[in-house]
Amino acid sequence: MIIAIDGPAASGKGTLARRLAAHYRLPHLDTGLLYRGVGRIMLDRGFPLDNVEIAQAIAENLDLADLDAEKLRTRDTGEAASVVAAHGPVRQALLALQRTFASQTGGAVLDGRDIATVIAPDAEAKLFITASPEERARRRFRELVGRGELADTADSYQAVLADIAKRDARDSGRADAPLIVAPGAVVIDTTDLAIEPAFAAALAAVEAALR
Ligand SMILES: Nc1ncnc2c1ncn2[C@@H]1O[C@H](COP(=O)(O)OP(=O)(O)O)[C@@H](O)[C@H]1O
Ligand SMILES: Nc1ccn([C@@H]2O[C@H](COP(=O)(O)OP(=O)(O)O)[C@@H](O)[C@H]2O)c(=O)n1
Repeated sequence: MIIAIDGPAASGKGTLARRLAAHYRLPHLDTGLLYRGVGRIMLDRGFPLDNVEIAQAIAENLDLADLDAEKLRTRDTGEAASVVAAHGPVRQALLALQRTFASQTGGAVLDGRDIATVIAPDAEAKLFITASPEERARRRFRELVGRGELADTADSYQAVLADIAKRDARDSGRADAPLIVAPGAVVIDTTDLAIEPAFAAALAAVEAALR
């Protein structure tokens, strides 16, 4: 069984993907890490993010085993990821790896922006996880403050809210694999749902898709 989970930044899709993977004992791939990995290398080496050829070459040589999720969760990496993710050749370079992961025997859970539309359109279960921009910014803000990356001030919350709005616009507005609700996907709005009830809703949607 393939479970495809898409949604905007900080909607809780990764949390639900990990919980569903544990529940069904399936391997999980956070596909955002791939784009974050490319973005991080571009930043570390001082390459302009709009250099498509370099970003493509980095994507072609990306090794899943080298991706350090903790290091890739920073604010600037998320922003860089969304810039390089808009380059078609970068997406193309990361396609085979994701399709191979999705098609492994026994199934898999993948989360990202284009899982149900491009990577695994035949997935048995498709979820689109969302929440209001303000709630998503609150979640991301708490995460960044908790890690000591941001000061706990109203100004830094506003900066995170602006980041979220910019990333939503870029991810939804790009020509190649924009973030959309795939046909047949179940939309779960977690604005007013804590993690447990959100997981219960996600599990119910997967069970319904399997019937
Ligand atoms: N339903 C929820 N209610 C409150 N906080 C949540 C909820 N789902 C996730 N979170 C928290 O919000 C942050 C972002 O969640 P995450 O799953 O990483 O989102 P995404 O993968 O969509 O970026 C994390 O700190 C997570 O613990
Ligand atoms: N399948 C995917 C996953 C991520 N991405 C891009 O990578 C960026 C970072 O993704 P992420 O899932 O790690 O970001 P968060 O939702 O955790 O903030 C997104 O803003 C997208 O631009 C994508 O284009 N396609």
